[in-house]
Amino acid sequence: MRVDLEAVQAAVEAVRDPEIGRPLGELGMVGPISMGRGGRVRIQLRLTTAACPLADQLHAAAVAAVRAVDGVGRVEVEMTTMPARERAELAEHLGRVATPLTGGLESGDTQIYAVASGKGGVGKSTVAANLAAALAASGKRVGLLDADVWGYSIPHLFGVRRSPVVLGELMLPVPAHGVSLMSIGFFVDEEQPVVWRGPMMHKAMEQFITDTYWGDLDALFVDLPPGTGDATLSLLELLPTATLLAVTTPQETARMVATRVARMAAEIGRPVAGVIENMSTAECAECRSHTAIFGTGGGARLAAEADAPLLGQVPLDIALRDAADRGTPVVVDSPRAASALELRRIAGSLPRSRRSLAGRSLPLAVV
Ligand SMILES: Nc1ncnc2c1ncn2[C@@H]1O[C@H](COP(=O)(O)OP(=O)(O)OP(=O)(O)O)[C@@H](O)[C@H]1O
Repeated sequence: MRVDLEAVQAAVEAVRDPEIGRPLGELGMVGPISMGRGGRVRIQLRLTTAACPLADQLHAAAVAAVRAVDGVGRVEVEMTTMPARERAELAEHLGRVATPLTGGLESGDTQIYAVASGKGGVGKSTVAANLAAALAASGKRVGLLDADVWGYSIPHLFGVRRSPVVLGELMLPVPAHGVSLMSIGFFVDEEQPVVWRGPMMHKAMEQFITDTYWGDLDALFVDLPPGTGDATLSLLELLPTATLLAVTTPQETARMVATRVARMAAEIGRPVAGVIENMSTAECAECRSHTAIFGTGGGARLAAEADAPLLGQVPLDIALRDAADRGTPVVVDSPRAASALELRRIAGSLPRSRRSLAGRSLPLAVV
């Protein structure tokens, strides 16, 4: 049986680059294809960089796509690297097809969720990471920007230990557990503190938003720094259509500082759209009991003060902490764990901001 060369070409060109999320054909990543006897096919893939971290994944996806064509037997893949000129052209093309603030995120249908907390340690990053992973697991295209510059933890929570690929002026987010990630943590030594002052951090965040190829996302989560400082304010300025989610524990002291976030948000005209209470009760699977280690009611009180819905109460759960320490969000690692069930439920009922024809945010609607 003769193999249809055009069908092979179409199959390999339709494979999506796992990092960029667009078809290889559009990205100019498919080289010459040749046929041999007995259905043998040889394809060439042109990687953006010789050290492409996802080369194996790409190889496997291309082989599977070509094998699915009628009559194809053995598939050989030659991996080469694009010359500098083609890389520059590709970067230019990507810059044109989706630049976050000017094209993709801001005017498109991307929901941007800025996750805030009054103080550190209440589980803001954990909640942001798990909501992102839960939405991605439900088939959505999701990004997560770690804007907690001085206390970044997203690379650790997703078990990522590599830098993003840089293409011309664009950085490609690092994919992990279905989520496209960007974090200052990808660029610095994990144990070194980031000693930046406000203007530097503002510049870095601007770059992470505009010089990152986020692609066409359904949702972007932004893990804000804790508190109501300059960093939080300037990030909210950079993301005028972001929907604010506030995380607190049930404890009165945590609720009190979280109230400051709600007040700040109201003052700048960006009210909190939803409250998530974390570490609500401690789950003991063996003894089948719940203990309110941090008390009760903080989430509900904050929601009432902020005039926002209480979106959920995530229990204090060893499964969550254990999965986080191993670099996997609990919604992926143990989706039936009590914390994962609640986080998945919250992810499915996040408020969506509606846009007017002028691109402005309209009042929120829970869908
Ligand atoms: N529901 C939970 N059950 C068990 N452990 C949790 C839970 N939520 C968070 N943790 C643990 O609490 C610690 C703090 O969480 P996390 O880093 O997400 O807080 P944060 O509010 O983002 O802090 P910071 O802003 O200071 O970075 C982590 O060790 C995390 O694994």
